[in-house]
Amino acid sequence: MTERLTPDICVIGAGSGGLTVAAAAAAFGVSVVLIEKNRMGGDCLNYGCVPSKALIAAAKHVNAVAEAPVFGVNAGLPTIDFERVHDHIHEVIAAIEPNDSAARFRAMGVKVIEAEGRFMDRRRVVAGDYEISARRYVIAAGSSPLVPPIPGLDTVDYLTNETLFDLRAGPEHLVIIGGGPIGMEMAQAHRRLGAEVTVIEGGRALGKEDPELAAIVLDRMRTEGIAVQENVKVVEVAKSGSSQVTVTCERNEGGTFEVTGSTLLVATGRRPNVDGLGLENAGIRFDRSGIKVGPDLQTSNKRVMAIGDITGGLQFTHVAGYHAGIAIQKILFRLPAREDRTIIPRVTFTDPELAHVGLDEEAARRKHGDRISVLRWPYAENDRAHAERRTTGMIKVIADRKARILGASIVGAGAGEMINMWALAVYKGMNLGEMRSYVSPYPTMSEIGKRAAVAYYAPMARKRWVRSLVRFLRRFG
Ligand SMILES: Cc1cc2nc3c(=O)[nH]c(=O)nc-3n(C[C@H](O)[C@H](O)[C@H](O)COP(=O)(O)OP(=O)(O)OC[C@H]3O[C@@H](n4cnc5c(N)ncnc54)[C@H](O)[C@@H]3O)c2cc1C
Ligand SMILES: NC(=O)c1ccc[n+]([C@@H]2O[C@H](COP(=O)([O-])OP(=O)(O)OC[C@H]3O[C@@H](n4cnc5c(N)ncnc54)[C@H](O)[C@@H]3O)[C@@H](O)[C@H]2O)c1
Repeated sequence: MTERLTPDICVIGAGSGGLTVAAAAAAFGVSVVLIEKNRMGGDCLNYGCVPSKALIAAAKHVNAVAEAPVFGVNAGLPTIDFERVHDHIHEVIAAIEPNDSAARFRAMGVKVIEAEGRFMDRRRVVAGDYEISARRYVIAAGSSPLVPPIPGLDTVDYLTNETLFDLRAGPEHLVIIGGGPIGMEMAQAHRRLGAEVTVIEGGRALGKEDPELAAIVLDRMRTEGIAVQENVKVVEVAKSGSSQVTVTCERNEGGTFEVTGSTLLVATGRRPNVDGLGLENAGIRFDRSGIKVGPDLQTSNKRVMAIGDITGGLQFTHVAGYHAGIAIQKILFRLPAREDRTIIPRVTFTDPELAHVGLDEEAARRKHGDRISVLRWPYAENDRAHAERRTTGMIKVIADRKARILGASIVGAGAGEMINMWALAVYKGMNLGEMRSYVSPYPTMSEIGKRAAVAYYAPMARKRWVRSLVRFLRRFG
């Protein structure tokens, strides 16, 4: 028997975006139906951010032991119990899981349906034994690994982010196709946990990042023994012996080579989950790159908004959360709200970390021509970085001709934490004067940001009129 539900809001997908909409709506006493076909918490909790950062945390400990002798601490050679690493990852997921659980959301008053949701027409969704007619819908159905049509790939066993964290034994030689954030984060973590690692990248590794800063990460990764092959096309993948896989590659400048490994990870981007939602029945425009929305996240069906990865824009958990806020503002409070991508920060959790917000140098030059200032300050000039032996890295700040901060990138220890204040600066339209004037506690690595801002004003001290003014003021005692 089909049960009919008539909530105010129906959310499809209980990942980062959908959960936030459901929790906020329930907090305001609005009736919500939340539909999830797989695991509550979506990609971030189960196959994405959480397990990947837990794995990276394990790998960091290996590195800390390896680097300890320089501090006078001799801990010997670390040995890896990968079964334990696996359990650690799943304990972390289990610790966070209750926050995203169906039980918690039901206790908040959300009607959780654990089934696939599908639009029947412009106003109705069917999910399991339920037919839902909601006043508004929010599609937060996320994305899945995009697996390119590489010849032979279907004849071998390969991993994606959905299966990688199930490994109970460390790979002997991990070959990774794709040098984006997933490929590079996982490459370094596995290398530190004892694997030989080769990354095969069609273009430039960490290609979305400022090349000047990405080079610092790549240099470190190569020093750690990771083979990063860039500008390479994968021609074929084939089984090699009973348990090996051989990847045949062609260099863009000519010549072929082969890499044989024990384990293959495909990390070549994402595919929005547009299939199976019945979008065509609801008059919702979409294509392979996602559901079509404007900055207001409105779809072509006026009752339906789409948020997070499925919109094919910036694919981060904090973006799905930000989108959820826009949906709540529009649906509950009828307030106009628009996405502003210039305020979105991102962090790649390699060591050193690579963090960015706002315009990078190239984008700033495109928009403002030569009327920008580019300021840099190295970690090597920071006392705390010396104490911690973390002197690799730099901050790069871009400002316009009125000293307004357009963007900042940081590569180095703690960059992911440090970018927070720059995200606030970009969001608030702050200028370098404010970054120069606030008091930064000593000794902290965040001081590099203040030093970059101070550097902007350094030429002022050499100006003749400023020097004359100082000389004049000395006369008064
Ligand atoms: C390995 C990896 C590491 C990552 N690391 C980071 C990181 O460090 N920081 C960061 O910000 N981002 C990271 N991301 C990206 C982040 O995970 C995503 O941007 C985020 O999960 C998107 O949230 P979402 O709500 O749009 O989708 P999801 O979290 O994917 O949730 C969508 C949900 O919808 C469900 N669903 C789909 N179709 C239907 C249907 N028809 N009916 C019912 N349910 C449906 C799915 O089962 C899923 O649970 C990482 C991603 C990966 C893969
Ligand atoms: N720290 C973080 O915030 C974090 C970490 C991981 C993932 N993510 C999110 O997940 C998304 C997906 O990550 P991703 O790394 O899979 O995607 P991506 O699109 O960022 O990178 C994929 C890389 O694979 C390369 N590639 C594609 N096809 C190829 C082929 N056939 N052969 C060789 N190389 C090929 C591309 O050139 C690109 O560099 C990211 O865009 C990001 O939004 C975020």
